[in-house]
Amino acid sequence: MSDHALELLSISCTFLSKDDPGQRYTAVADTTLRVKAGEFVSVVGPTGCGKSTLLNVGAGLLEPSSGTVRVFGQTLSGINARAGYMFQTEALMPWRSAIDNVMVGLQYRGVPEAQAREQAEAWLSRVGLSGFGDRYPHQLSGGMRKRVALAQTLVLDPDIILMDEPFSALDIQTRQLMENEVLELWSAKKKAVLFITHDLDEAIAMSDRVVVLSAGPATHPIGEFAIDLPRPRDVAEVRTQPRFVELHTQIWEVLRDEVLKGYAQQLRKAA
Ligand SMILES: Nc1ncnc2c1ncn2[C@@H]1O[C@H](COP(=O)(O)OP(=O)(O)OP(=O)(O)O)[C@@H](O)[C@H]1O
Repeated sequence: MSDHALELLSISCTFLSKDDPGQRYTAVADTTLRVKAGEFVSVVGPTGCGKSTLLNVGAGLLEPSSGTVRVFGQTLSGINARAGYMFQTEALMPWRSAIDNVMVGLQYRGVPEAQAREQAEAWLSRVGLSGFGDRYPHQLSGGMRKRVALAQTLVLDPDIILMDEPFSALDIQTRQLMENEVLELWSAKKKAVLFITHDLDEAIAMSDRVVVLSAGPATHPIGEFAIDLPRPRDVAEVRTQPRFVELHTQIWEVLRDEVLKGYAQQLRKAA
């Protein structure tokens, strides 16, 4: 069996251009990205470069124009059933209580009601929300809703966890709490994680490896860095370590020009 949980091999994605429907826009070009079982990999890159596109390909939600996705050595076709996905935007169903939101995936899988409720309650408690199960999303804070979403993803016990800037909407303190909680949960279960962020500090603090993408069009990896900081880590404390600062300097050296290019593109699009 492959020791890689997820392999994106020579992936390219082209879309009909939003600006000129007669043209095709190459978002991602010839990108290879591998995540080992138990590895935490972050992908950083400028806004709009193609990070979500790559994650959608890994989730099986988007078929690449060319290239192959392998999941534990098997070629993926259709939805990646071994993966759980946590989105940047709120994905909770507003008409369902917190516990019902956590249970929904288990119910789709045909887990009996009582068992699904028990597992959902255990996960709500693991993310610090026992006693909040009957609250509806609008009755919870942004951080609490993220915790529910995390429980909703993890209750299904996926072997691969795909996270698309899951904490970008949170204030910095709540965000750091959540990041530490994710690291704690991850270290207990050691699933493969592919984590998308545009925050380099977050990427370094959380990961075993950071992959840097170029600005679009035709985004592709331009750097890869092993993060050799000791674990367990506290995401706030680790930032003060000299090695963190060193890694940040090295990676920023590669990322900076791409961020500037990405920013210039955003300005052109907006003009
Ligand atoms: N379905 C689509 N049709 C046309 N263009 C698309 C489609 N999906 C993505 N794109 C384009 O592909 C590029 C990459 O988009 P993507 O959302 O993957 O970037 P991103 O790096 O995740 O962005 P952000 O950092 O803002 O979340 C963008 O230019 C986007 O406009």
